[in-house]
Amino acid sequence: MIKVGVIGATGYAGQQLVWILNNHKEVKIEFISSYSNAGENMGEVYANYKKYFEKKLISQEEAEENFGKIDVLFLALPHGLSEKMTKKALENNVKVFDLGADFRLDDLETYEKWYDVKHEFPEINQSAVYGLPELNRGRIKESQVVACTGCYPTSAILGAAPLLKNKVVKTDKIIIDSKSGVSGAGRSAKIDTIFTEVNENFKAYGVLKHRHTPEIKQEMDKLSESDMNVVFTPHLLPINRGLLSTIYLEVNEKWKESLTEEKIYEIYNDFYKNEYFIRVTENLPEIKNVKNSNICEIGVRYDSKTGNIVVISAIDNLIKGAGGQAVQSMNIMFELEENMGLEFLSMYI
Ligand SMILES: NC(=O)C1=CN([C@@H]2O[C@H](COP(=O)(O)OP(=O)(O)OC[C@H]3O[C@@H](n4cnc5c(N)ncnc54)[C@H](OP(=O)(O)O)[C@@H]3O)[C@@H](O)[C@H]2O)C=CC1
Ligand SMILES: CC(=O)N[C@@H](CCC(=O)OP(=O)(O)O)C(=O)O
Repeated sequence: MIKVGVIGATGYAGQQLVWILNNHKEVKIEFISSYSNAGENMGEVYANYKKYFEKKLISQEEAEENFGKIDVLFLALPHGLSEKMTKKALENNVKVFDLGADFRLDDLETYEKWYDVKHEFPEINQSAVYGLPELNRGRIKESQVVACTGCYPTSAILGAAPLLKNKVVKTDKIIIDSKSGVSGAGRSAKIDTIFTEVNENFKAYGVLKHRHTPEIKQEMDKLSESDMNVVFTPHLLPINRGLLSTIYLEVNEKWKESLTEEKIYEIYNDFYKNEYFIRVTENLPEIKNVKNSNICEIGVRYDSKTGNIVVISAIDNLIKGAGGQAVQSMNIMFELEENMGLEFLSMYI
């Protein structure tokens, strides 16, 4: 059994992760930890856990005392708070899966600029592996620290990867227009996410300055082997969970003569042919098709007259965008079936 601890278990991402881990047949949860609810049972914080998982939440200090008992530590904390915990975990020979952004950016100057936090452990950052299983499986297997991909970047990068890797599109501008359910903003109270602000509303936010822009660019640059110009605009949807990205690209001169929509589908189907969690679909992806699952659904349309390609990519932000993807990476690292513990029902409505 893999012995795990979860810090930040009471956040939206953390509680989803704990549910998945508790149903994983090769995992034993040694401890769960909370900042403001230490001493309470998980079922007291989230009533859906009552009867099924009544473990007591411990403080971060107690959690640290228990690092010797675990093989794996999951961190689901606000950004900037995972660095020190990761350092301590590594000193105890514990593998770390960070759901936050502390180790996602290769370049620390970029990280410090976009997150306004000084990185204290550059050497850990250097050794951390970007946790997008479909693109980085080999490195995840060998790593000590997995920097799990952010929710918006998961949908954007998976959506565009086949076209970028095969150098089918121009890279001077890619537009990613994404919409997320409100759970993406976490559980802590903020005016922007109260019912009356979100209900019957739809708005863009973080325009041209959202912190996921450099993360998306970093991985797209690697795929396309170029210096990409990424325009990323997130929007807040009046739903609890789910995230859909619409990605606008343009075919390049080399491919313009020969490209058809059928060919694009051939490229996608080939690129993702061995991927359990990617569903390339002729229908346009919808959030209801992926909600409560670890699936990323991708559909494409192409207009040969203008050369415009539109890719739609949908995920559940709390599962493929957070807890599910982290467990997928853990399964890879421990050489388990990649879908172990992740074969949930997808509830269409
Ligand atoms: N929500 C999502 O869709 C996704 C989230 N993530 C990432 O996961 C991480 C957690 O996000 P999310 O669950 O949404 O956020 P929440 O605000 O819902 O949860 C934050 C968690 O961190 C704990 N916490 C808050 N402040 C502190 C502190 N000062 N010291 C220690 N612990 C603290 C909270 O504890 P307590 O509840 O006890 O106060 C809670 O467990 C973030 O890095 C986020 O970017 C990644 C992908 C998707
Ligand atoms: C709707 C909403 O507010 N979403 C969050 C991003 C979700 C998230 O948790 O960020 P990571 O994927 O980097 O961990 C935001 O825009 O900041």
